[in-house]
Amino acid sequence: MALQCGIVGLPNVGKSTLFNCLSNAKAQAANFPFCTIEPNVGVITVPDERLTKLAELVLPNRIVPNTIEIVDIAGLVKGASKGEGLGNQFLGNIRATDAIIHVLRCFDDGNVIHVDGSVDPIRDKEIIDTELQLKDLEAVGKKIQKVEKMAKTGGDKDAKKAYEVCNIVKAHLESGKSVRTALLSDEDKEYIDDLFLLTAKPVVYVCNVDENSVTAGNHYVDLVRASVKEEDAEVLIISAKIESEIAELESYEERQEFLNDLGLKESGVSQLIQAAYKLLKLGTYFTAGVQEVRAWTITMGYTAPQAAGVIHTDFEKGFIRAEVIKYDDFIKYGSEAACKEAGKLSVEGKQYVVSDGDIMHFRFNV
Ligand SMILES: Nc1ncnc2c1ncn2[C@@H]1O[C@H](COP(=O)(O)OP(=O)(O)OP(=O)(O)O)[C@@H](O)[C@H]1O
Ligand SMILES: [Mg+2]
Repeated sequence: MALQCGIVGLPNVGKSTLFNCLSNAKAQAANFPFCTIEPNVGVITVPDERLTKLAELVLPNRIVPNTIEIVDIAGLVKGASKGEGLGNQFLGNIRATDAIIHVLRCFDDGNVIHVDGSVDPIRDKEIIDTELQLKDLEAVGKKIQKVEKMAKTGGDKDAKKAYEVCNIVKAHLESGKSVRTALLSDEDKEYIDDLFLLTAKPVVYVCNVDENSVTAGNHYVDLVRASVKEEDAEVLIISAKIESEIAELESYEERQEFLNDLGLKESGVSQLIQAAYKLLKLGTYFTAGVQEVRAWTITMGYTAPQAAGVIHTDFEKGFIRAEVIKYDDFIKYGSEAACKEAGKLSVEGKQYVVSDGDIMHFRFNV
């Protein structure tokens, strides 16, 4: 269950530069449009200080953090939905992701080419949104065609409902809006889940700014903020250029000092990873043994057997019960044994819904 975030935007806005800082991989970043063609995939660890604190108490042989996959997708251009600039291939790369990191150029630099000749993040965002919306319209249109006859003639309730939802979505897209802002119930959404619509994916906007704007932002950032108000989406201010300088620094202390000098508490990269995690409605539970202290990714709302299934499907199938310690209790009492003695270890059954931060131990038979 490797969750994937795709980095999306116009050509030459700083996607690969950001990707490199995120993944420490060295994707080719250069000052010319369409530098990236094949998507670069990087596995990145999710920073979580709880894991560090648990490990300090347990002193395990290994510490294994959560990971997510980041994909650096090629720049999209006007007409991508019609196949322009390898558009179909790039849009296909986006379809495979679970969430979108939309990079907007918010820095002035006469030396960095802009494909449309000027810096204008709102126009840029609209170009990308429009292409994604057109592609979604195509998919929704196809589904409408498929279910129309059944919806209108037969008594097929599912077809009727699918037809209805698709038409709501179609009208919404036609008014120039992304599916994620449509008012749909969870039940409605099930009728379009199979389409993996691009504009239904959760999104975080990254304003890629110059080095002087990392703390306060700039007028481009203000414009972006105003334009996404309706979407209730997170807007992060990051300078890909500064991030790449941070990534060059060897030690933790050096990086911290660099951040302090800039007036930042945390690197943009680490903010972005955490934002992506929240965006995907993900949570973490831990297993803590002497062999290994490890973070596991769950979707919020998972029951104990589902959470066990993240480790191994056999754990889910043969689930008997789970022993649960709350994170704060573990830190307070210092060990599993001490928690048990203090009555802070609870035994939970199949219905238990896992909370973020739970320390779990599963009992199962296979
Ligand atoms: N915040 C910034 N300030 C100044 N220059 C930047 C900033 N971010 C990126 N750049 C520069 O912009 C250029 C393009 O960056 P990059 O290759 O990452 O773009 P891209 O979006 O991946 O492009 P493509 O779609 O063509 O693959 C590079 O020269 C990079 O150094
Ligand atoms: Mg690139």
